[in-house]
Amino acid sequence: MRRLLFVMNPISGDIDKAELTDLIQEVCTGRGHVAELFNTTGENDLEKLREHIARGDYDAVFAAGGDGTVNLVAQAMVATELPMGILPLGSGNGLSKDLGIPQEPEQALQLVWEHQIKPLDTLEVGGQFSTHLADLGFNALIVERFSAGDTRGPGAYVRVALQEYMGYEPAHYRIVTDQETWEGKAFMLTIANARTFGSNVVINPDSRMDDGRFELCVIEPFPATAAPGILYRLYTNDFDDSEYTRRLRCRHASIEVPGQAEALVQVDGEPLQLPLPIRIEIKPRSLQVLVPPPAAE
Ligand SMILES: Nc1ncnc2c1ncn2[C@@H]1O[C@H](COP(=O)(O)OP(=O)(O)OP(=O)(O)O)[C@@H](O)[C@H]1O
Repeated sequence: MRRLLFVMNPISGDIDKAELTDLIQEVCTGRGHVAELFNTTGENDLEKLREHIARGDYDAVFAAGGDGTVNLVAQAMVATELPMGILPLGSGNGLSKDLGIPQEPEQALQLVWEHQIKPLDTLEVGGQFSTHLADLGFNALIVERFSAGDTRGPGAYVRVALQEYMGYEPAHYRIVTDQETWEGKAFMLTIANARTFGSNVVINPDSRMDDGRFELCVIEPFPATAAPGILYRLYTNDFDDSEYTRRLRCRHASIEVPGQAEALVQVDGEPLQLPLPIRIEIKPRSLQVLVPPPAAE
C-alpha cells in the first residue's frame, strides 16, 4: 500500500485538522507511503470523490470524519476493489466501533501498516447507500431533531428523547421479506447490516457483516414501566430477551406504512424523507475495509 488518499471532513469532530494532517504526512512519509488529502465541501462530494479516486491510482482510501464521511467514502469505493480505512473523528463513529478500529485517530492511523482486509456487505435502503444502520420510527425522529438543532452529546440525546417520547405515536408497518411477513405497530424499526449504534446500543447482537444477510430489528410499543428493562437489554447484548422485541433475518425486504406515501428514515446517521414502500437489498461483500489484524483485536 504505497499511495494513500485521506478524505477529510474539515467540520467533523473537535480535533485540530491541521495537526492531524501534519501527523498523517509525517507518519506516512516516515514509513514510505505517499499520503494525499481530499477535503470534503458538503457539496457534490460523492461525484468529486469518485472522479478523484478514478484518476489517482491509490492503494487505499481513508475516511477521516464521522459516520457521514464513512458513508460517503464507502459509497465511492464499492465499485472499486480498493480497501477503505477509517480514522474516526465524529461523535458516534458507529461502523469503526463495530469493526474494532481504535477510536483515537493517532492509533487508528496504525491501520496504514498493520491491518487485515475484510469484505463487508453493504445495503441499499430505498435507493440510499448504507454500510451500518438505518431506521424508521423513534430513533429516526430523534436523529432528525438533532440534525435540525445545534445540540450534541449523549446528555442532549436523552433530553430530546424524553421530550419526544411523551407524545410519540408509533406507526403501523407491514414488512415483507424473502422469509416472512410481519405486520404491526413498532416504536422503532432498525435495518441492520451491523451490530451497534455509535451510542454503544447493541441493536443486532451476534450478527455478521459479511454473511449476505441483514436483520430488521423491531421494538414494539411498550408501556413506560418496561422502558428501563428494554434499555438495559440494549446495553447488555440481550436485544432478543424482551417480549417487545423481534428480529427478522433476510436477504431482501420491503417496508410499507399503510396510508402513508413517505417516511422519515435515518441512514447511517443522516435523516431523510424516503418514498414508501422502502425496498432493501443487500450487496454481499461489496466493500473491502482495513481492520486491525487478529492479534491486535
Ligand atoms: N466542508 C464542509 N462544510 C460543511 N459541511 C460539510 C463539509 N464537508 C462535509 N460536510 C457535511 O458533513 C456531514 C457529515 O459529517 P460527519 O458524519 O463526517 O461528521 P459529524 O456529523 O461530526 O459526525 P457524526 O456523524 O459521528 O456525528 C455531511 O452532511 C456533509 O455534507
